[in-house]
Amino acid sequence: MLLEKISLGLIEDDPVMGESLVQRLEIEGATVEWWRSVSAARRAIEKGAPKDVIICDIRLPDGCGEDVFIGAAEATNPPPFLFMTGYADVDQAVRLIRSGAGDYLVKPFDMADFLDRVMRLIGTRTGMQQPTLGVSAAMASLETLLLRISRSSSNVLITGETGVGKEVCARYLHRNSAVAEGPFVAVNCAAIPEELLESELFGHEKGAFSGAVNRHLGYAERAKGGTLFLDEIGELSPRLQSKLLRLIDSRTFSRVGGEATIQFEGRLLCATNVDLREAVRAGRFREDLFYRINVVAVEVPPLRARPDDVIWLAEQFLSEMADQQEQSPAGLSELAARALKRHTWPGNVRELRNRIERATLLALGPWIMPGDLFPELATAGGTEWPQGGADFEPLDVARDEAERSHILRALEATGGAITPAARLLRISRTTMWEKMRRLNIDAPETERAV
Ligand SMILES: Nc1ncnc2c1ncn2[C@@H]1O[C@H](COP(=O)(O)OP(=O)(O)OP(=O)(O)O)[C@@H](O)[C@H]1O
Repeated sequence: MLLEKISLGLIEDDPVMGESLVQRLEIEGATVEWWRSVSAARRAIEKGAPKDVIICDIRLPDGCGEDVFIGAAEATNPPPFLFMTGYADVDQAVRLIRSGAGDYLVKPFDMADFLDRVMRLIGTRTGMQQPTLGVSAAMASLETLLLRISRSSSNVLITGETGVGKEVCARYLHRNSAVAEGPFVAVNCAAIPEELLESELFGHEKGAFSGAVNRHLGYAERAKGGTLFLDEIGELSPRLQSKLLRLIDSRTFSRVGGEATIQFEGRLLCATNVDLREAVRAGRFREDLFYRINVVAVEVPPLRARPDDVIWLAEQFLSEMADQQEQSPAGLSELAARALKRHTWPGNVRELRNRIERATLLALGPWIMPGDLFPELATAGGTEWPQGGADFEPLDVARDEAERSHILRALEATGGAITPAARLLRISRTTMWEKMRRLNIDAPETERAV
């Protein structure tokens, strides 16, 4: 349960709304005290046991939720408030946040969003839910989703570009699941040659093939009581796809060269960075297997889609590397942080980690500088570009192009007459001529004669 051992206060006068929130929060394991007015809430907060979060309506029959917040804020270590507001009161809610309230939601809201925000506020108060995967809104809700599905035993398919952190998410799910004490067995299906993969996955009996001198337990067997994580699942051959289908359907498998039926006693998580639906359409991946592994779908967004995570992740990697090295830079310079934010991260988090690792080893000064992170940009003459860099125009070329087309537009608007066009552009006629010469814009015949 997401909110086990959490104590919440709810201030809400609407009986239907109040009832449904209390019910939902209690399903998640929270203890909820519900007050229907400002005065009831004030009395209870003054006397009662401290709450982890107070969820508060703004308009109440005997006053305003703000009054409860102001009263509570005078106590030491006040709880964060999550205000629920209608559109008309958004300004007030924003003002309350600025004065330290916590968060607000606009009604009507989605229950998942509501729970997400409650969890985040609990995290800030108790330190229990420190972000693990990232600080962006996208990763915060991914964390909540993973926590929720970690309680079930459904098969999960994690998708996302290479290096986004699919395995990190799978480990997070495992750590929070009922089988957390068991092993986490990760298999990269693309890294093992096809002829070996079957016996690596399912094991083999002694004498199953030449070289099989002993019985060998495969990953499926070693994942007993834990999680079997199959990465790059799209790479499985048709033969292994059908063996995996059997493992899922009957929860059994056999070792290569063996007759015995062995129970699969783990949880299955799969990941892919290719479009499996497309692979199904192209006949490369079994449709029935796709639906079996994809009971719950989790998509990890690319790093460029969650820029808020970049500096947070960089700081994590820096402190991890500082722990491993005797001497390491003091941190990221402001310029380096800016360069990190500008980069588009085609290699996602893996690329970020590699760049930070290299920079901590190679930085000569006390602070990491942009050139330590992107040495390819610092090479003489700038002949080496980051990936995709060759398609980028230098700024001065882009600026000239923009200027040229804007001048042409002005000339078109004035039927080619230069003086009125210069006036439209708020520049002198001389500057206009200079620019036209530099930007290779032909003057209309009539104007040339002038
Ligand atoms: N949220 C995160 N926090 C810390 N490290 C991360 C995070 N996401 C990814 N990483 C790091 O980035 C690297 C790549 O992560 P991971 O192997 O999980 O990616 P992946 O999506 O499974 O990659 P692939 O598609 O190549 O299998 C690893 O070094 C991992 O530790």
